[in-house]
Amino acid sequence: MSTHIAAASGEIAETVLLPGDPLRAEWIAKTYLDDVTCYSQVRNMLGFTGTYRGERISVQGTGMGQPSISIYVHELLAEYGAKTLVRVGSCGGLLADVAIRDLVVGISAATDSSMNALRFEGFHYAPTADFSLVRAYVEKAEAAGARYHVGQIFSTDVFYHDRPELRDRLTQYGVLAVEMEAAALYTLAAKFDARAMAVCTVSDNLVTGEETSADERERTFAEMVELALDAVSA
Ligand SMILES: Nc1nc(Cl)c2ncn([C@@H]3O[C@H](CO)[C@@H](O)[C@H]3O)c2n1
Repeated sequence: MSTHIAAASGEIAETVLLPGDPLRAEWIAKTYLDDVTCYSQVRNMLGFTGTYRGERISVQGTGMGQPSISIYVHELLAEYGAKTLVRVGSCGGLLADVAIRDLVVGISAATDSSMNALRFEGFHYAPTADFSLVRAYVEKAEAAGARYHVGQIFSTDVFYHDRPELRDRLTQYGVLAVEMEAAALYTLAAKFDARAMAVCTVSDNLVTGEETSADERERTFAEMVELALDAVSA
């Protein structure tokens, strides 16, 4: 058992999907996995292990923001031997053609968080996804005819920004979308020599003002998760 995850050694698979919402972790586990067990309910940040097409997969809620996901990812990597981590989340589109319901694969993740500024004091580290995971996901998305984008995303610490000009600058430099976790995930995966990727469904577009309805979010979330499961078990 680690400080925030009540799993015994061996209860967590080497491959872990990481939704922010623990109830989505439960939904993923119960919808797609067989022989599901719940290995942790600490702080209601639920974690499950099951099998997908015979392969062990775990699903762990991470909460919102880089400090929260960092706690779970650090413990999964340092104490449970996780090797492949895929964040499945939502994001806000920053370019007009990153439309609601599209999928965004973050090759890299810029950030306004002080976490990496302190960690890499003096230079700007570039948190980067694992290419083999990106390639596998894109192959599945292509085969499924899904609308997807691959590029840089932005992991902010501030959901309610009071600096709209920052968003405009990100758009000006081609950043696809904003979310709140990927930069920390990529940095920790690199630290522990693991593979990581973040894929998000576009829940709203900050340029056009379009927003998805609740059931649209559920549908595109399901498509994103199915492609992620196929990509990691390919
Ligand atoms: N800053 C921010 N902005 C927009 Cl437009 C978002 N759309 C989805 N998220 C994700 O959803 C949660 C915030 O609602 C966070 O976990 C974040 O990763 C967003 N986070």
